[in-house]
Amino acid sequence: MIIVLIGYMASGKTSIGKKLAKKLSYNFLDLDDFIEEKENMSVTDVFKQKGEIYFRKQEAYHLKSILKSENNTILSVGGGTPCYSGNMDLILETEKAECIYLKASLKTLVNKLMKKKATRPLIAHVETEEEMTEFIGKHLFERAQFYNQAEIKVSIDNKTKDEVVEDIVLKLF
Ligand SMILES: Nc1ncnc2c1ncn2[C@@H]1O[C@H](COP(=O)(O)OP(=O)(O)OP(=O)(O)O)[C@@H](O)[C@H]1O
Ligand SMILES: O=C(O)C1=C[C@@H](O)[C@@H](O)[C@H](O)C1
Ligand SMILES: [Mg+2]
Repeated sequence: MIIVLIGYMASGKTSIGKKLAKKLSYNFLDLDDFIEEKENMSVTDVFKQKGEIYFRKQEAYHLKSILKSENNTILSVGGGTPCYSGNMDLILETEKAECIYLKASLKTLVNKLMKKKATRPLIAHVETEEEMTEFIGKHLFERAQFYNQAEIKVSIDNKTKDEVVEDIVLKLF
């Protein structure tokens, strides 16, 4: 099985994915990290130097190959992965893959992203909390149609990472 974690930026895909992999003794892969290794530069630099369209092409290419070749793996994808290139359809069509949406409220996301926006190229330019709320609100509205197709949804609001992992395990098995 491949467990695919999806969700907005800062919803915890990477950190919860690592914990879940440890708990289930699965391998762990993070699609952003994978692309950074292949490109030998940060996601921010890929966006800056090669552009978002190049990034989206690489993202779709590596997602496809990982879904084909891996097993017993937790795969944390990028925040935008399900929303481009037919990626969500591919994840849902892949029989060995189970997709989990780490769902966060707008308030939770704004709080988290105001603290850590520098490394996230799509929101690095947003300055005030009000602007961040407006930006993420619109963005989530567009993306929710993809995220909500996940087979399993887990709320992360007001939960520790370990509690989120527990919830995922309960819903999976
Ligand atoms: N349930 C939680 N409680 C407290 N902090 C959390 C929780 N989940 C994640 N975090 C923290 O929030 C930050 C964002 O988490 P993480 O990097 O795992 O998100 P992500 O979904 O992978 O983001 P991106 O899409 O930008 O890669 C990290 O600093 C992480 O430690
Ligand atoms: O939400 C997005 O579109 C993104 C999220 C990050 O995980 C990275 O994949 C990149 O910064 C784009
Ligand atoms: Mg991540």
